[in-house]
Amino acid sequence: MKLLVAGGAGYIGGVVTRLLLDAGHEVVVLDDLSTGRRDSVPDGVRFVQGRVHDVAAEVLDSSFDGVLHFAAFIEAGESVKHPEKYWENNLVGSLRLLDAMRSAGVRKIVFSSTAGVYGDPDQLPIVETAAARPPNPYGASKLAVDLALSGEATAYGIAAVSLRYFNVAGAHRCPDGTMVGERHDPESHLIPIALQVAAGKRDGLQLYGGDYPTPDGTCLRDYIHITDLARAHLLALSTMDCDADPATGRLTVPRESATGGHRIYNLGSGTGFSNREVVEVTRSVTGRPVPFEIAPRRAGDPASLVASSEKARVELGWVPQRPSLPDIVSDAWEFYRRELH
Ligand SMILES: NC(=O)c1ccc[n+]([C@@H]2O[C@H](COP(=O)([O-])OP(=O)(O)OC[C@H]3O[C@@H](n4cnc5c(N)ncnc54)[C@H](O)[C@@H]3O)[C@@H](O)[C@H]2O)c1
Ligand SMILES: O=c1ccn([C@@H]2O[C@H](COP(=O)(O)OP(=O)(O)O[C@H]3O[C@H](CO)[C@@H](O)[C@H](O)[C@H]3O)[C@@H](O)[C@H]2O)c(=O)[nH]1
Repeated sequence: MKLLVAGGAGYIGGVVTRLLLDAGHEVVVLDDLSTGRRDSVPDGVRFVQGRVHDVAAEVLDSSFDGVLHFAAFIEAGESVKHPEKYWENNLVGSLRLLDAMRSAGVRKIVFSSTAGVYGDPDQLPIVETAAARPPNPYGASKLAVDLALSGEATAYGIAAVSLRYFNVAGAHRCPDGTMVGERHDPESHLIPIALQVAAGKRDGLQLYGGDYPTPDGTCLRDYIHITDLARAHLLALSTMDCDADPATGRLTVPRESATGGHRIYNLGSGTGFSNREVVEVTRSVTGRPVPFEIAPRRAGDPASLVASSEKARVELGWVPQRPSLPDIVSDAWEFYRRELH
């Protein structure tokens, strides 16, 4: 397939791009480098620097089979302080991307949704039919795109898959032995920050909140290995199909018989780890001290997010190969040490 990867210079988009290339697909990356890096895009891939908002319409044409859409701002905490930034980038950008796809007759999209749409769930693990109560504008902007995709699939018969990632971590090992990992700058995520402390680059870290209704009072999250997460995108693509007007290649009318539709899958390992446990695992994997203190809660953080990925297992055949947190942290640590030298 010929695929546009929007946000392909980022952490997850960069790894998915590599897997797509390994599988023989043709990839064009569109990224404005607002948080991504040019050197995350593998050699030999056409790279277009620009925002999805306007540049997707210039890049897409009917030769494309589909789009993988990673382009977004991703920090829940920041979104509470600057909600407008998240609505404008995440929702408006996605709507413009859908407009561009419609005009070009591109009929498949895999979208990076998030566990952040659920808020505090009524029960764990979280299934896709659980109520969505986003606790921050970031999650709300992603839920709005999920809803827009449902409408687009109903009206125009496109095939859309929303993958709701839980907490993505670790580093991907490429066939040539190189590793691709998380390089957000500034870094806000727990595991890379804990590794920076272990490496002596920070004196310590703060754990936001010690009074959550969890066994040790710190938040519970479900960590999924980047390689497992990336594989799910290829599986999703392989299950997508939709009808098109053979004359124009475009879907411009509602089509009852379309084989597309919008599907949603939770992607996690199915085990919750508290923030304190993440620090303990980091200590044990690195063999270094990781001092921390309990700080006030971060606004917009739900207490516990743990996935049921049963639907992805049954319908996509997706089974995480490296679900253990020590393995995930160990791969992230190996990548981090290589980056340092
Ligand atoms: N990292 C996680 O744990 C996690 C969990 C759930 C969902 N997600 C989602 O996965 C996707 C990728 O996350 P990531 O961790 O790789 O983040 P990232 O910041 O590394 O990647 C996002 C990429 O999108 C680009 N971008 C942002 N806005 C753009 C725009 N308007 N036009 C073009 N490019 C734009 C950035 O430059 C960056 O390269 C995001 O949509 C995020 O919401 C991530
Ligand atoms: O210095 C830090 C950084 C984080 N945390 C806590 O660690 C947990 C995990 O936080 P973080 O690593 O920032 O990830 P999340 O806020 O859970 O969000 C990630 O995971 C979500 C899915 O669950 C995605 O939607 C987001 O894009 C992605 O950033 C939360 O309880 C944070 O409060 C700390 O205590 N101290």
